[in-house]
Amino acid sequence: MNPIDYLRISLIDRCNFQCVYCMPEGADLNYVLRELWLSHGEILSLLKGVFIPLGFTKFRLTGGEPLLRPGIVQLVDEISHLPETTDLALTTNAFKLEKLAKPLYDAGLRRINISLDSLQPETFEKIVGPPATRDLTSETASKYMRWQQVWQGIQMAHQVGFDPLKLNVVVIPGVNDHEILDLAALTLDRNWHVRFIEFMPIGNDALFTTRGWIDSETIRQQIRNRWGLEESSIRGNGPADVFKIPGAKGTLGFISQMSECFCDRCNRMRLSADGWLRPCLLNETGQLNLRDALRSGEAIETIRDRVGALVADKPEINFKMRESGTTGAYSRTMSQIGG
Ligand SMILES: Nc1nc2c(ncn2[C@@H]2O[C@H](COP(=O)(O)OP(=O)(O)OP(=O)(O)O)[C@@H](O)[C@H]2O)c(=O)[nH]1
Ligand SMILES: C[S@@+](CC[C@H](N)C(=O)[O-])C[C@H]1O[C@@H](n2cnc3c(N)ncnc32)[C@H](O)[C@@H]1O
Ligand code: SF4
Ligand code: SF4
Repeated sequence: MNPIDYLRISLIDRCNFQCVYCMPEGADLNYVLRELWLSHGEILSLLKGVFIPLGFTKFRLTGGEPLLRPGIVQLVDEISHLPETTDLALTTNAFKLEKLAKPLYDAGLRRINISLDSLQPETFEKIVGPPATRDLTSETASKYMRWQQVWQGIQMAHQVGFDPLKLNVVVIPGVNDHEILDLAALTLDRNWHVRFIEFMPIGNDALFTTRGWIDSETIRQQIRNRWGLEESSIRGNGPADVFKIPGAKGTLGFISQMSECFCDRCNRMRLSADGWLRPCLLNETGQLNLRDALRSGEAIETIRDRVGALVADKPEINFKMRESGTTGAYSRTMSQIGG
């Protein structure tokens, strides 16, 4: 069993995209009220008073779309400068990254993972859903411009020096699986990490039921047939199995939570924007409401003891129902949990 030392912090449940695999239609109507978000002060109090004393040293900021969170650069600065932080990373859709990449880097962020499910603007538009009403008048929301904006964000992150730079692709049969080789080819002459993620039945059950999912080995075989594929010695903090096209500059990762089980090497918990601590992505047991605990004046030592007990219970809670691949309908979407 790995030590549990990695916390994924969702900063906001809102998003400027509505990816078909992540947010079912209408999910935006259930956004939590802003006053229910943990404030920066509350996040820092929990890190300093609860998580760091319990041994957490790796933090990932996610969302919804974390770049929509007001004050994100300041928060990155504060978390990256905590002496105990050994790794601070961000997962984003990159739509607002072109302007923010440099300030985030200067604030101490070094690792960034970006969702990019297609290299074809038309397919990309189908995946990320209709533009939010408030964006309709802006230039960047016009047809096919959103892909360009994301691509520029990725280029800027590369120029600024983010390393590693990881691109996440959720493969949906009949939607973007025809692009597997094109996406893999990005690694041939760039030091990027392209990761293929098996579509999970959390977020949009209906789409999962109609489309199904493609297992990582089928994707690897396509790539092997074209270029060959070798196992890479590089490992991240996460669940990806890392491979490489012989001679390529970058790597290929496979996150295979449907076809394989990596729960025995799980090192993480998740904190939602409204303060729920979740011990497992795919199992809703045991969640603690840390926002209410803080706001009701519970002593930080008591909160720490309760979180410590949950960390100890985590191996019992971890996702174990591999046969069905799901524990049933989830009450929260991926955009609310943060992936
Ligand atoms: N089932 C499961 N899936 C996970 C877990 N962690 C990450 N994933 C999946 O991998 C996707 C990409 O995660 P990222 O936010 O890029 O982070 P990561 O891959 O853990 O990060 P690295 O440390 O950079 O390897 C998530 O959205 C999930 O789909 C996990 O603990 N369990
Ligand atoms: C929920 S998003 C939050 C961060 C940011 N908005 C982004 O898209 O990178 C984090 C990750 O969850 C992944 N994800 C969302 N729904 C998923 C699903 N049903 N199955 C697998 N991965 C999913 C996305 O691809 C993304 O990499
Ligand atoms: S995957 Fe990320 S960008 Fe897409 S809807 Fe979910 S939170 Fe938003
Ligand atoms: S399914 Fe749960 S226990 Fe398994 S790796 Fe993901 S978060 Fe960890």
